Amino acid sequence: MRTALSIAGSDSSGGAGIQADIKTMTANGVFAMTAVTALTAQNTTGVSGIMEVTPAFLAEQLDRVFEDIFPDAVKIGMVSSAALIEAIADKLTEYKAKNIVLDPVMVATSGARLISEEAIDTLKKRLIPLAEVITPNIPEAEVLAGTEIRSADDMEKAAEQIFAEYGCAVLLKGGHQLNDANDLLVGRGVKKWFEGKRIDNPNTHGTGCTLSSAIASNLAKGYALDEAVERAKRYISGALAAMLDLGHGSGPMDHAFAIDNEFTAERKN
Ligand SMILES: Nc1ncnc2c1ncn2[C@@H]1O[C@H](COP(=O)(O)OP(=O)(O)O)[C@@H](O)[C@H]1O
Ligand SMILES: Cc1ncc(COP(=O)(O)OP(=O)(O)O)c(N)n1
Repeated sequence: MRTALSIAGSDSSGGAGIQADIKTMTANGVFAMTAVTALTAQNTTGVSGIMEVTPAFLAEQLDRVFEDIFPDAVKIGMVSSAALIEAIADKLTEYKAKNIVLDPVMVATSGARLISEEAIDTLKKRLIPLAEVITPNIPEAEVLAGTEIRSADDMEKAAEQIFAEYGCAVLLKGGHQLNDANDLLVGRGVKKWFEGKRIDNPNTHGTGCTLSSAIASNLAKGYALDEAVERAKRYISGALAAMLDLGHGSGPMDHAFAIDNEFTAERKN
């Protein structure tokens, strides 16, 4: 069975973070492992508290995973401090981790800041260059490219600039901000739009986590990057279209829709 590792924060409400990653990887027929960066106390209406693990304990979790079951892909989500980012970069380099998908999580849709200002610099210098692909939304891409994004044209310029500067492929997500759900992939020899029909569902908690862990699952299964993204887009569209409605705010998606369908069917031994 193919395996994937999620390095991310825990979301007590189960819609985003580590919990979304485990659900997504499992529904995609991949064995999920985790290294927790922080506990968050949150629900569908917001984040009330964050408790980070120590960098040494994060490194210890990574050691135990890599020395035993080497992951076929790694997804990185919420990492709130520079010291934690350093610990991850050191370990991923030491173990020569492959198929790294980095979601540069900065601010939750509910408005909570999930990374410190100073850590963004370390993310740029240490972690982004290790990634096969990064998956910023528009505000995150604006921070990475240092430009405003107001149109599809702006998305193309920003994605090309990020690819040129950091050397990793970029999937720039149009999702929350522009009217359609079209995402743009720019990488070595590839520039491709992935068109998504906007689904009229206010419950989008964890969409970024789900998309990035679906991409990591597909890379773990051996798909090329553009096919991995195509399949991940289909997965998230299905999870949104299932129209789960839980909680008092922006609720989570339904991963059960994928059980016994094309995503799990391809489990490889
Ligand atoms: N209402 C929606 N309908 C269809 N796809 C969506 C919708 N909202 C987000 N997406 C898709 O979900 C994925 C995650 O994007 P986004 O929600 O922008 O991430 P983030 O949670 O990081 O802000 C992208 O592929 C985006 O196009
Ligand atoms: C623990 C944790 N990690 C990440 C997020 C943000 O999730 P994401 O899917 O990027 O976006 P929204 O859920 O905010 O749409 C989180 N909330 N918690």
